Order: sequence, then structure tokens, then C-alpha cells
Amino acid sequence: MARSANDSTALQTLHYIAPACVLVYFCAARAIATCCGYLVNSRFLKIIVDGRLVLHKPSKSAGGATRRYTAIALLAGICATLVGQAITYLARSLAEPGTWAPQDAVVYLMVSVFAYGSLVIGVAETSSPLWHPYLGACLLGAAFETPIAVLDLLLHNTKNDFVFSRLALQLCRTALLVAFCLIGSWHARQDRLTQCDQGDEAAPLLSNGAPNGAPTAAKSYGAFPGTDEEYDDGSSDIGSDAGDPDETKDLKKKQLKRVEEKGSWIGYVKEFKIFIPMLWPTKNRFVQGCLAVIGLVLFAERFLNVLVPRQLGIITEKLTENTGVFPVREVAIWGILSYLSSRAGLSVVQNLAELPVQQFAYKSIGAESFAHIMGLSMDFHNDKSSGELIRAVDQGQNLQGLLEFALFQVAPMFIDLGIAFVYVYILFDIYMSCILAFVGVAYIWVGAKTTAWSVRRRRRFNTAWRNESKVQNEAINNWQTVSHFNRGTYECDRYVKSIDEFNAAEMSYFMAYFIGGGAQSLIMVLGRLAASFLAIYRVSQGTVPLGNFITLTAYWRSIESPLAQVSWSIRRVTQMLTDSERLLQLFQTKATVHDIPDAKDISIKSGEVAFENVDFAYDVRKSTLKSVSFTAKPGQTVALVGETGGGKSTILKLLYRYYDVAGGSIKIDQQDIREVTLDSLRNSFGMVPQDPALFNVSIMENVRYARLDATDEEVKDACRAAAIHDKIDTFPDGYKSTVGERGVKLSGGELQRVAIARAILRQPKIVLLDEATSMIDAETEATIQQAFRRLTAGRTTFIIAHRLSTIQHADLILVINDGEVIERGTHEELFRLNGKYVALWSKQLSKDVKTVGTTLHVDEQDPAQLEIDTTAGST
Ligand SMILES: Nc1ncnc2c1ncn2[C@@H]1O[C@H](COP(=O)(O)OP(=O)(O)OP(=O)(O)O)[C@@H](O)[C@H]1O
Repeated sequence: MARSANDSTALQTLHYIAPACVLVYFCAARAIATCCGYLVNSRFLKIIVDGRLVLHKPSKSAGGATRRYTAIALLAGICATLVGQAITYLARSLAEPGTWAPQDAVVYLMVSVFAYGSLVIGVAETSSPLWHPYLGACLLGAAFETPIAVLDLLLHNTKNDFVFSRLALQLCRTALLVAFCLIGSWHARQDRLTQCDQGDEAAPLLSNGAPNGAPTAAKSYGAFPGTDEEYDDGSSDIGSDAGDPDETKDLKKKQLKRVEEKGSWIGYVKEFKIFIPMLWPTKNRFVQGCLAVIGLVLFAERFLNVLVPRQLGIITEKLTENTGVFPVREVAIWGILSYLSSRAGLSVVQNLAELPVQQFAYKSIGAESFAHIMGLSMDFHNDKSSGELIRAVDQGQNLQGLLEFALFQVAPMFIDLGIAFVYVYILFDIYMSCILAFVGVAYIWVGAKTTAWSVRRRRRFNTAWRNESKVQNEAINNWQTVSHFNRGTYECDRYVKSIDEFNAAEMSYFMAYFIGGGAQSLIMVLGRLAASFLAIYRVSQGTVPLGNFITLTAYWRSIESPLAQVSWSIRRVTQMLTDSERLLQLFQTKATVHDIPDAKDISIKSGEVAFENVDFAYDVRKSTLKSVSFTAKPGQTVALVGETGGGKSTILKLLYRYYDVAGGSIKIDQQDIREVTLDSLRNSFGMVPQDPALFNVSIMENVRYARLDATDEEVKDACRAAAIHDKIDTFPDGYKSTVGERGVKLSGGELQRVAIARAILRQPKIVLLDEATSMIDAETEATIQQAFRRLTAGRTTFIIAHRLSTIQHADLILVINDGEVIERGTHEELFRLNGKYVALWSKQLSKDVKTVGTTLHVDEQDPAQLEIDTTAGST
């Protein structure tokens, strides 16, 4: 195959660069299209120009069957010409022994098959391709093929059938490329005309009718409402969650909101940077030291990966010399290198150093998420599902390995691949490197595809997993309710159903996982066989020594493992990010009630509490409190009465700052509670709630929870004051008795008295009693009233009570109805008013008449003269 020197060099150069350019262009253009496609399909991307979305999107005709099949046929034709050309070289080698295809031509054919093969697969696997990467790649291809064909023609002075066939194929390929470009350009023009006709080239992608493309409703987000098509990037797997439960939709909504704020998926990924301080030990010298040790070990391992198989090759070479001498030095070096690279060598050091790094991340993620959850406001805690929350934190902790993984696994494996590519070239030739590159790219490509395929399944799997945990948790936590309604079987069925859903999701996910893994292993085996065949052939021809074959065989393991890791790591990183989306969402949920910057501690001197025109609503659609104003003077007792659902507890919640007022203000000693620290504010209160909950620890510890430094004696005094001490003494374990989860081992009355003891022990500045004695009988209540008098003496106190007898001595009684204070005054004043308060009394007493024989004599003319006789002595 004689060639004139200059033309020959030009042809060689073209052979090397042409397919590489096509491949690089296609990959780059497609990567950009993938990003955009991902965002479009995920309804995430928002490129705002003049307030409108004007992102390029596939035209409506982009996915037309004729267009796609034509493109596939043309591209497949191009591949066929390449294969045909390879066959002509092979046939010639067989027909004319000793005639070999030039190396540049082989590389050209191999890389070209790979490049155009990728184009075929790209069109075939996508229902609605973005055409410009294909068109650009073919334009480039045509631009290179023409001079290649001309040079090839000029350079061949021996014209025979083989050369003619090859040149015919070359021309045919050029023609196919030109045809692809012409047809593609015509389609592109048609697309533009259609889009202009429809005026949608610059139409907002968020076509929800909102002015300037502004989203109006969650359902309207996105460029292609209602489509479940897979776009060029195959990203519907990643972005779509059709059929997932509400919480995933909620997650998507929040993701959408976040991405809208950030402007792109890069912004979305960037959000994960909030985890970096939890993963990177900026202040922990010991962990930093461990990271350095891991780095050194990894550096050494890169060398060992090459040195061990190389040493084996050296030993083989020594042996083939047949000198009859045992190669002691070579074998000793090999032994030491093998030991260092084995699991017993540097790996042990690495594993030991990894443990503190992992524990650091585990601790910081765990502690941060726990503190964050505990710091979130009541609205979050009212809505949360504990089981799901715990699972989200568990799954989020997967991130602990992310940094280590990226630095110490992903980075070295790319280095390993680069080294391998060069090393096999040195050992053999460029063909071996091409085999390696082909195996590598195919392996990673299949890995990436199966990952994309399995991401949606993974999300379903996660959702099903969390759901199973939620169902189980709810049933166990509500065991009493379940038993009251005898719904044991129902709950078991519900749980079994959730396990079935989990199993189905798991099966679907792992099937994708295993099938992908199987396909990758097949590629690896075929690659190993191809490399071995080539190596054996070269050794048999005597072009390379036997030692090189042995080195390659031993080295292949070091090639396989980074390849497996690249693909696995794509899956792993995706999985880590998917798993931790919930935790990220959690971290992004900010407490609605928080300290303002420079908030100061509250200073309570007298304890005056003033509500000034307070408005509040849990839901903007329904007002809960309307213009509530009153002042509790220092040391006064203010009672809140009224029909259920009127807003009494809400007033206390606002005072506690579980929520912020929507209008007006709440002041304690002239300090707006929004301007002081939450910590100091809540430290000032002692609360006895409607339904006190206890920890499943001893009574002693439960009461002491109110003041952690209280002595045993102080705890007992508080219990005496709350009239529960004698009762506790009757328990077999006394104060050491555990109370069961949430205090279920205590009766309602006992539970309330423990809660009262807690409030007494706390010695708060302001006392809040929310139905504190609703479950206590009248006799015990009389004892407790004395304790209350001691507790509330000199302290501003708020009492909510349905049993009106308990609040008749209050300094101020507020009658709350439908979120408003409709009456206010003392017991006597309100009786004189003869309004709602009296009506409440009447209602209650007529109930008591039936239950405890209380009689009521109401003077119709003057209700303030109401006389109440009660055998129970409640008034
Ligand atoms: N977290 C919440 N989210 C939404 N609405 C709520 C929430 N908590 C209470 N509400 C509603 O606010 C209104 C006032 O509730 P609140 O608990 O303050 O009433 P209340 O007067 O204390 O009732 P009760 O005497 O029965 O305890 C009710 O209609 C209730 O349904």
C-alpha cells in the first residue's frame, strides 16, 4: 500500500482526528442537550428572557416515525460501510498474506464504528430526539470523509478489487453523510417554519396562561404538560415520578420551587453543598489526618496496580530464559508488592483510616438533622410523619460516604483508567488500547443507561420503604385506638399491603439493577477475550514477549475494577443524591418561627402580658383569631372560656410563640415576643397541657425534665404539691416506676398531676394551664387547687377551663367565641351581663344536674342573683 509521503501523512492524520472529532462533538452537543432535556422533561429548567421561558425544545415533528427511521437507516448504512471496509482489509490480508491494514486505518474504522454506532443508538433509543447533535456530527463527518476519500483514491497506485471496493464504500459513506445533512437541514427548516407559524419558538415554556410565563398552579409547571415522553436524554426516568404518592409530588413541587429559584439543575445539585460542612472535617485535625493517610494509600495503590502484574511479567521472562536459576530477587519483589496490594496490606491501613472519617460524617449529619428537626416549628411537627422522618434521616446518612467516595474512589479510578490505556499501549499497541477504550466506554455507557433506567424505580422503592415504615409506626403508636375499634386485622392487612408494595418496588428496582449488571459483565468478558486473543496472537507471531501476555492477564483485573467502579459510582452517586433528597428538603424547611437577628433575651420583671389586636389564621382561608386584645396585669389570673374550637388554646400557643401572629402584637413587660429569643421566652413559661405526654422513663426523671438540676427532694415536694406523691408511693417501684410510652401506664388524672408537678417544679414566671384538671375528680381537684394557688401566687397565669367552677375566682375572664373576645370581666361582672358566660354556666349546670344532682335557681329578672346548690360542692 504505497503512499506518497506528504499525502500519506495527511491521510494518517485525518484517519486519527476525523472520527475523534465526530465523537467528541456528538458527545459534547448531546451532553448539553441532555442537561436541557433533563430540565425540560423534569419541568425544571427556566431560562428567563424578559420574564419568559424561551428554551429550545424538540419540535412537534421531531419524534415522527418516518424521520427517525430514515435517520436510523442512513446512520446504519454509514456503519455498514465502515464494517464493509474493515472486511475488505481482512479479506485482503487473507488473500495476500503479509498485507496488513495500516494502523491509522484500523483506528479510523474502529473509532468511526463507535462514533456512528453511538448516533444510531441515540436516535433509536429516543422517541423525540433533539436533532442538532446528529446533524452537526454528520456535517463534520461529511467534511472529513470527502478529503479522506480523495486522498485514499490518489494514494493508491495499485488498483485492485479490494481497493475499488474500499473506495466505493468510502464514497458511499460520504454520500450517506451528505444525504443525512441535506434531509436533516430540510427538516430543521420545516421545524422552524412550523414553529414560526404557531408562534411558539419564543413562546413561554410554562404555557399555563399566566402572564410572563409565571407559574400559577403546580399542575401547570413545565413545558409539556401531561406528556410522559422520553426526550433525547432519556431523562424521563430521572425526572418523572408519575404515579408516585403525594409526598413525592410534594418533593417535586419543592424541587421545582428550588430549581426555579436557582435557574437550573446545576443550581439543584449545588444545593447539596449544604452537606459539605457536615462531610468535610474543617476543624477536626484527627479526621483530616485520616484523610491524608487514605490519600497516601491510594497514591501508592496506583503504582502497585501496575507494578504487581509487571513483576509477574518479569518473572515469566526470567523463566523463559531457561537459565535454571531461581529468580529470587524478582520473586521476592513480587511477593512484597503482592502483599502490599492485598487486603492484608495497605487496605488494612485504609480501612482503619476510613472508619473515623465515616463516623465523623455520620455524627455531623445525624446531629445536624436532629437539631434541625427539633428546631422546626409547630406547623411542621403537626404535619410530619415520624416514621417517614426517621427514615429520611437514615437514608440521608448515606451521604456520609459521598465525599470519601468522590475523592478516594471516583478520582483514582479515572487515574487508573488513564494509566491502563497508556500501559497496554506500551505493552502491546494501539489496537489493545482501542479494545480497552471500547470496552471502557461500552461498559460505562451501559452502566449509565441502566442507572437512568433504575432511578425512577429506586425512587419508588424509597417511597415504598418509607411508607412501610410509616404504616408500621402509625399502627404501633396508635395501638390503643386500634384496640378500641378492634382494628388489629385491618392494620395487619394494611401493613402486609405496604410490605407487598415494598417488595414489588424492590423487585422492580433490583431487576433493573441486576439486568444492567449482567449486561456490563458480558461486555467485560467479551473485552477480556478480545484482548487475550490479540495478545496471544501477538505472542504467537513473536512481536511481543510472553511476559507481556502474563502482565496483561494479571493487569486486566486492575482494569476491570476501575471500570466497574466508574459505572457503579454513577449509580451510587445518583442513589446517594436521590436518597438524600428528603434530608435536603428537610434542611431546606426553615422554622417559620425563629429568632430575629440580634434578638435579646426577654427580661420579665412584673409579668404583664398584653395582646394588642392580635389576628391569626392557621390557614389563610379561615381566620382563627380576630383582633384579640386584653391585658393580664402582673400576677393576675386570666381565664379563657368559651365553646370548643373558639380559639382558646390558640391564644396560649401564640403566647408560647409556637406560631407568629398575623396581625397585632403580643407583649410581655412591653417587649414584643417576636423580638426576644425563643429560648428565653419559652424558659419563662410553665405549661400544663391538655394532654400531657411523658417519656418512657421513671416518674422521677419525667418530673425532673421540667428543671434538670432539681434534687430528688424538690421533685418529691412538687409531686406533693400536685397531690400525686402519695399515689406514686403506692406504685411497686415508687418514683422509679416507668410510665410507658407517652405515659400510658398512668391514668388520665395521674398523668395530669405529674404534668402539674412538672409545672410546679419549674417555678416559671408565667403559668399556662390548658384544661389542666379536666381529668381530675372534684375531690382531688380541691387539693390541687391549693397547689395551684401556691403555683400561681404572684405569677401571671392563664387558665383554660371548661369546668367553669375552676375559674370563677380569676381576675379576668375572657369569653372567646369564634376567635373573638365577646365578653370580658370578673365572674360577677359577667353574670351581671347575662350573656354568653351565663349561658355557658347554665348549660354546664344543667348537665351537672343530670350527673351530680346540682340544682340551679336562676332569677329570671336578675341573673347575677343566680343561686347554685350542688351536692358535689363544685360551686
Ligand atoms: N394546627 C392547626 N391547624 C389548623 N387548624 C387548627 C390547628 N389547631 C387548631 N385549629 C383550629 O383552630 C380553631 C381553634 O382551635 P383551638 O384549639 O384554639 O380551640 P379551643 O377553643 O382551644 O378548643 P377546645 O376548647 O376544644 O380545646 C379550631 O377550629 C381548630 O380546628
